[in-house]
Amino acid sequence: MQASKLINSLKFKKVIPNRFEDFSVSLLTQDTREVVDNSIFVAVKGAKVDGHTLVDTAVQKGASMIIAQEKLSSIEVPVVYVRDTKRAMAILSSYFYATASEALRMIGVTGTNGKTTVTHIIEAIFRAHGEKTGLIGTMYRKIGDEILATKNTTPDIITLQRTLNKMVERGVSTVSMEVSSIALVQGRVWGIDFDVAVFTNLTRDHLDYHKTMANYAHAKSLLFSQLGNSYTHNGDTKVAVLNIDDPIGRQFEHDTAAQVLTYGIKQDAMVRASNIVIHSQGTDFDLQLFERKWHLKVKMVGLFNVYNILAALAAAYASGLDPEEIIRTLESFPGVRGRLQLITSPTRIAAIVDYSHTPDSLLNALETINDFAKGRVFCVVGCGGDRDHGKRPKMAAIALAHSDYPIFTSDNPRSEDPQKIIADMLTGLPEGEKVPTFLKRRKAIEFAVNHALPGDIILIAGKGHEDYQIIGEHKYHFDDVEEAQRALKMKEQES
Ligand SMILES: CC(=O)N[C@H]1[C@@H](OP(=O)(O)OP(=O)(O)OC[C@H]2O[C@@H](n3ccc(=O)[nH]c3=O)[C@H](O)[C@@H]2O)O[C@H](CO)[C@@H](O)[C@@H]1O[C@H](C)C(=O)N[C@@H](C)C(=O)N[C@H](CCC(=O)O)C(=O)O
Ligand SMILES: Nc1ncnc2c1ncn2[C@@H]1O[C@H](COP(=O)(O)OP(=O)(O)OP(=O)(O)O)[C@@H](O)[C@H]1O
Ligand SMILES: N[C@H](CCC[C@H](N)C(=O)O)C(=O)O
Ligand SMILES: [Mg+2]
Repeated sequence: MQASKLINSLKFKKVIPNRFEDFSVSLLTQDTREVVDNSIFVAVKGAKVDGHTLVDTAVQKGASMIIAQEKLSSIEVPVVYVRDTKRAMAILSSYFYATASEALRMIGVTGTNGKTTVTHIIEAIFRAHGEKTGLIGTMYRKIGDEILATKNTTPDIITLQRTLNKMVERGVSTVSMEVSSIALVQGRVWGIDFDVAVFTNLTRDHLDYHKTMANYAHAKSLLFSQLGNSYTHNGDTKVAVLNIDDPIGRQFEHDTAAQVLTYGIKQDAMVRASNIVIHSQGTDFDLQLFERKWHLKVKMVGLFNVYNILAALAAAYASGLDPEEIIRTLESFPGVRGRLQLITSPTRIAAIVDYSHTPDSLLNALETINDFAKGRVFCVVGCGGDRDHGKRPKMAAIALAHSDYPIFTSDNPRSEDPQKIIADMLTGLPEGEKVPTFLKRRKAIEFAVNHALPGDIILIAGKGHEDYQIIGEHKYHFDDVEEAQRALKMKEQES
């Protein structure tokens, strides 16, 4: 696409110089590290860096045009001045990448917990239906079977539009994607044409960023208020899928113009589960979808996974799939890596690796394990650095109250002092209460395994699928599953 044509999509702008030599745009980017010849670089004022200070680097690397919101001095390439580069970036990328989301069935999932799980179940349902699928979320971006790395759960809008464009080119028809609250506030999904928007739940997280639960809820509501109610590309109507057991889900019904499909367990929802029986190998329940009923035996464990299953089923049903076909996939779905992932051993000590890094998810994971544990429950847990400090004492108190043997350690300390993070956690315990603490996560896992007896279960919480640990600026290889297997193997050899 020619630069002049692309920037025409911005109605209000000042181009300096007014006349410039047109060129074919090779890449649109907001990141100097991506710039190649004939790129357009959008200068964004971020929390850490101001992109306007990097325009010279962008030009040196080959940028042929800059989009800016602040006056730049002595720059060799044309500059397009706009009021807000973040908004311009959303508009330009939608146009440059051929409004890809309009050609796709887009299912967006938001909520504090369950996004990764629900998006994976949705992916499995549509794959079984014979479609090529796309997935965007915490673990990766996926185009069919091809896996692309990702920095954020919800990428920046340019990366997102570029990815969707590639998905269209490769024949994807349905995309399930996680939409984080932070992305919603930062406009990372501005202009994305969602067909179905799903809400899982809202509990405490990210208050370092949102400050109050009201702001956090408002951030999540944007997915529903921005959904609209127009017809989708294939003649479907837009649907908001809401968990009405959560009061915020009921509130979102007032925020959306789309048709609403409710799900839940406690409330009188359109998609509802009852008679739930949780065991160590799976969960059984009755499903009611309007007037129709089924009995399901799924492999995923836990009450919260029943919610995830209902959410995914509702999203697929809202997209017109046959319930019987959806149910077949639900019953065979094995679960997601790092979410209540069971590691067994001849020692008869089991480890469970789970991505519970919020108070609510830790409570859910422990309650689920307590439901079927025959022996004691150990809980190895830490809290991430540069993230909500307020959740630390809460997670510590939950680990103490709901496990027999809590052990505190490091998660991803990032730029913070790991000792200080553990000290923050300890403030959540009653006075005089002592818990073993280990700065090194490996030591904490080994300690748990060494003290466990046959029949005991060790929950290793907070890092799930992550195969790294971020300490300071460094990212080291670290994988809870590998660590648990290693420690269990050592124990097996000793006995
Ligand atoms: C605090 C926060 O949300 N930051 C996000 C935000 O960064 P920012 O706008 O502040 O960017 P910045 O680092 O100051 O840089 C400003 C500009 O300079 C550019 N730059 C920067 C350095 C350079 O060498 N060259 C360059 O061009 C950057 O590309 C950017 O355009 O926008 C970036 C692009 O979208 C994000 O990658 C970045 O996520 C950081 C890495 C992050 O840790 N975010 C977390 C808090 C987050 O967003 N998490 C949610 C998940 C939460 C959940 O699970 O609910 C997520 O969606 O990932
Ligand atoms: N519906 C749910 N309700 C409460 N807790 C859940 C739910 N689903 C999963 N969890 C818990 O939350 C953890 C994270 O699950 P998942 O990765 O699916 O959530 P997420 O919303 O994608 O998280 P993130 O914000 O980190 O991307 C799981 O390991 C489990 O302990
Ligand atoms: N999406 C979450 C993931 C947290 C995972 C946990 N292991 C941590 O590093 O805090 C976040 O970015 O806050
Ligand atoms: Mg996720």
